[in-house]
Amino acid sequence: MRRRAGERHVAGDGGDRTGILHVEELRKRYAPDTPLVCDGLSFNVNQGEFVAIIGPSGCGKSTLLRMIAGILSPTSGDVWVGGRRIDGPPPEMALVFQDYTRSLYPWLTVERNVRFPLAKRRDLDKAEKAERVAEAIRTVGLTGFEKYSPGQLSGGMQQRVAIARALAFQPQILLLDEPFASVDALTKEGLEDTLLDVRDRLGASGNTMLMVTHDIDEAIYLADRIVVLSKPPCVVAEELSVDLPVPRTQVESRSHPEFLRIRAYVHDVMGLTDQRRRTHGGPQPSA
Ligand SMILES: Nc1ncnc2c1ncn2[C@@H]1O[C@H](COP(=O)(O)OP(=O)(O)OP(=O)(O)O)[C@@H](O)[C@H]1O
Repeated sequence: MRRRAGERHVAGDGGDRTGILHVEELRKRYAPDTPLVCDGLSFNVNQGEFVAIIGPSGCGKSTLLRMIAGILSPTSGDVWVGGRRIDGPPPEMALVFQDYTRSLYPWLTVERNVRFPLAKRRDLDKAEKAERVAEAIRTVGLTGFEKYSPGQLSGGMQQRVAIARALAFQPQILLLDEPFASVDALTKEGLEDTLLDVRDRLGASGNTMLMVTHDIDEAIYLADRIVVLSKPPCVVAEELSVDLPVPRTQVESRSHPEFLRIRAYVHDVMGLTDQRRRTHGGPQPSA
């Protein structure tokens, strides 16, 4: 469902389990004597959509993404991928972490790092794997650096390698956990545009992308839709569609009236989430 900024979301309003990704009433408590982190998160992601998840620091964004990736079990609730309920990491997904230094193998070249997840793919022959690796490296603009090791690259280039590795796998769903939080502002803009280029190149039939970020402007610039989480224990406070003209560019898009309107609205939502819960009688945190 697409909403314009200003239309209120009713958390847990059902959804289509047969879509590419459906998150259903996810709750998470890390240990019995600790507070709830997520308190009944529900939303859908459509094929080919770019959805950004934002929310206050510590509200549970990474926890949510790890449950969706199947590497963390929810306390209750389900994640459905392509109509199947998952109980572990689904083969359709790849995950890019914030910390590229821990996600790359420092002793492998760029090429070998990108090829690594394809090693066990028996459905691809050697030439197909080589083509995928070359294409992914080309997509992130690292052609010519194939034989470099990660330590010989800048931080932004290393994160490009991590993205290329995920792309070479050709996941139906690409999960990104604050992927640009560890790089400088200019590098970050370049990496954001790399993601938009990937989307432009692959079109609507390409990857579905779900990205956690704490950067509201980045979410608006990149996403088709934004899911705003509340303070912990988090619920879906709002879902907003982002109808910015395409192609999006750093200067024009960020000064577009629609960008500024959504930006002001999201700031408002994030500051007033708890008051909204009380005022509108929305979902209350469970004990
Ligand atoms: N492995 C864990 N064991 C226990 N508690 C955890 C664990 N991981 C996260 N938490 C707790 O869950 C809550 C949400 O953490 P999470 O990292 O999901 O939030 P976040 O929104 O991604 O944070 P940030 O915006 O600061 O990156 C925090 O209170 C955190 O302490």
